[in-house]
Amino acid sequence: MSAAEVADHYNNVRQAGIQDRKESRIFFMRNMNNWIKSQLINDAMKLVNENGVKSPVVLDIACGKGGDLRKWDITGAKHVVMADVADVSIQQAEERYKTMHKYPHDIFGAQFIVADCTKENLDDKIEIKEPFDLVSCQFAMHYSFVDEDSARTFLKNAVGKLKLGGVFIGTLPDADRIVWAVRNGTEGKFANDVCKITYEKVDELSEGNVPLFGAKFHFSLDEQVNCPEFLAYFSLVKHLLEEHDMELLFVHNFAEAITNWLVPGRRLLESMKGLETFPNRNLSGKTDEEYLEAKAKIDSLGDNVPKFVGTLSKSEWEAICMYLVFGFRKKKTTEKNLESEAPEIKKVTPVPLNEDTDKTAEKNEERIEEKEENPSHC
Ligand SMILES: C[S@@+](CC[C@H](N)C(=O)[O-])C[C@H]1O[C@@H](n2cnc3c(N)ncnc32)[C@H](O)[C@@H]1O
Repeated sequence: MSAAEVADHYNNVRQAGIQDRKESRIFFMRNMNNWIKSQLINDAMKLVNENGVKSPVVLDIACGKGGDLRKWDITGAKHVVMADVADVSIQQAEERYKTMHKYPHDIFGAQFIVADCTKENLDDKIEIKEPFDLVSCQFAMHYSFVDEDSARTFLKNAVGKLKLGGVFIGTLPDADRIVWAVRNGTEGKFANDVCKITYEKVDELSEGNVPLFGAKFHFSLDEQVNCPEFLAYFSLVKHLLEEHDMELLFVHNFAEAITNWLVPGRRLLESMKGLETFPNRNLSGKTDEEYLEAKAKIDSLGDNVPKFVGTLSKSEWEAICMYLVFGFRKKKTTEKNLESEAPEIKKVTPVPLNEDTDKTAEKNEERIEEKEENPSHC
């Protein structure tokens, strides 16, 4: 699978209309993914602010159609470089940027670059001379793990121009979790109502045989045609990034990240419609098994409490648990690295609805208009 084929795939992904997205079986999961990115960027900005930077220079590497442009606006970015191998996606990102309400006044500067970040030197194309304060790579880095050279080039492009103390954040499939799922499935396949994961070479799945690079799998969500992806073991990602003086700040499976962000990010999660109300007459999952946790939560609620919870169907939750979030920082000194802990998969936590709004919600969250036209996972 060459980067050109990846580009071809993403260039041809149809832009779903608002109505299509609302009717999608994974409507809430997509919104949840989008909320996770918002929370991650929010946390990264706190670290960037600690460096004394209020208006960061940002690189959004493998930015797709620019689904995070609004988030960059909210961070108060000074300049954002958006790079992707898919030219049509970059064109759409640039068009979106131009329709943003403040354009061309009072909005961050931006550069849109078409580049295969596994082969080309991005630095040759970047116009701004300042180093980056923040780099974001959402749902994309693993494509570069097709082979070692590609992964190394991609990571160099990602963090090579990051300033000392600068932050690198991202999301990617959790290789351990995926291998676990396909090993426990049938003939290298894991499937539920919303996602299907197939590991291509089943004989590689025996203990110790999954290669570090080129471990190809197919991940299809909501029956969308997918393009092949590659496992990126987090310990390997960490190792490769350490060669660029990057130190690990955190890594969490999505389940763990959601639990951590539920209190500070609850208001935003509700406004972004990241949870489905249970019970309701038009649930996206069609069997009782999809909502056993939510049902148990409802049954445990005392009297005089509204009998509604916010939840995700079991299948969406299983799919979301296939991903992790991470944050690294370029070392300022020779501080000792923080060690990553093995991510533990928690159960879906249904959230009682109609309670007082969380007071600690970030003021930025109120400003997000949830009209995102391209929520991830794309
Ligand atoms: C799942 S999409 C994520 C898009 C965006 N980051 C988001 O969160 O919505 C993966 C993106 O990675 C891009 N990509 C894959 N391989 C790439 C490469 N070699 N160089 C640059 N971009 C690449 C694809 O074109 C696609 O836009």
